[in-house]
Amino acid sequence: MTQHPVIFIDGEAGTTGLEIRERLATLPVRLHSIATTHRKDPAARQDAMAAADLVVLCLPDAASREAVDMAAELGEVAPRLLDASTAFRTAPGWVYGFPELSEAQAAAIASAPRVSNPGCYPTGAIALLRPLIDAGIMDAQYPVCINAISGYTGGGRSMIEGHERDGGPAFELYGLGLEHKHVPEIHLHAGLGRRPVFVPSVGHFPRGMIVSIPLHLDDLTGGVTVDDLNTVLAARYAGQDKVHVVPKDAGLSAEGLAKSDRMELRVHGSPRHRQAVLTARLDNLGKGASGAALQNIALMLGLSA
Ligand SMILES: NC(=O)C1=CN([C@@H]2O[C@H](COP(=O)(O)OP(=O)(O)OC[C@H]3O[C@@H](n4cnc5c(N)ncnc54)[C@H](OP(=O)(O)O)[C@@H]3O)[C@@H](O)[C@H]2O)C=CC1
Ligand SMILES: CC(=O)N[C@@H](CCC(=O)OP(=O)(O)O)C(=O)O
Repeated sequence: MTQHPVIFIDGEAGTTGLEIRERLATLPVRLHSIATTHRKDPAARQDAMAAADLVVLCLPDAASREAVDMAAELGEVAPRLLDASTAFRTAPGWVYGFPELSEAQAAAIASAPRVSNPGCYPTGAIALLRPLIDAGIMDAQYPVCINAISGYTGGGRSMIEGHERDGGPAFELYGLGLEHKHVPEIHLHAGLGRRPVFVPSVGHFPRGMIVSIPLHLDDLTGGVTVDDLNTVLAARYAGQDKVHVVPKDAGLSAEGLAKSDRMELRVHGSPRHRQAVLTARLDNLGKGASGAALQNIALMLGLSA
């Protein structure tokens, strides 16, 4: 009989953990769970880690760091790790779990002992920026500004309860101190030489996200046009299953890909004014979190998602 690989989700009862568990039903794997009453018991968690081929960490950053230490204590029987938190996304020794990042990335994820799952906003921002930097169209010193809106499920249990129990603001800017935890990850993996300005916002809808990046074409290299931007992105993601470059729309609803694990990229703009806006639309819980985790799990275990 075929032995299916064993997965333990540390933090299985949280928002991200539950979404990953649901998606695992589509893969030939065996889920190893611990009783809810023991879910924070270090000994029970370490035993579960020892029994697993792959541990998916769906914990707050501090708990994730502790879990990584606990796994390392297991020495030769230490499992491979996929971490959903922000803790290791720019850390040495970890492979960034965005398979579409470059031609080599999916193979790097497939063989890595430790993979960090990308943040929701960076997924959109990096997908739009990295191909332009790689193609030499955008200088690494370009002063990038990124706007984004997320559904309230991006804020985890406390924000979800706030919006669903008390009703939340229809639209709220936050992170205005410009220290959002996703900036280092975007800065590094997009290949930017200069720290981007990032202005996130949250709306009173559960899931969905748009990341948008306005550009002055005259500040890019080589007289680039709106159509050139589209050509570069379309070539970069041709044949990808989860990331698609699609025609521009007159408007764009953030909820258009709710409950999907795909991401849509668009190039909007005015050739006359030499200005463009790049957009990425995704579900913050889909390609922005658990959908990406499922892609990474499948790659790490040599399965097709
Ligand atoms: N793109 C991505 O990959 C995304 C990643 N995340 C990240 O995933 C992680 C979890 O976020 P989210 O699911 O939204 O958060 P939740 O608060 O919904 O879930 C976290 C879970 O971890 C449990 N937990 C907390 N501390 C411990 C501990 N020491 N040992 C065991 N379990 C513990 C919590 O239990 P209890 O509720 O009882 O405290 C809860 O069940 C965060 O790091 C977040 O940044 C989030 C969204 C997207
Ligand atoms: C609306 C909202 O609060 N969003 C979260 C990001 C959610 C996310 O996906 O980020 P991680 O994967 O890094 O947890 C925030 O801005 O902190």
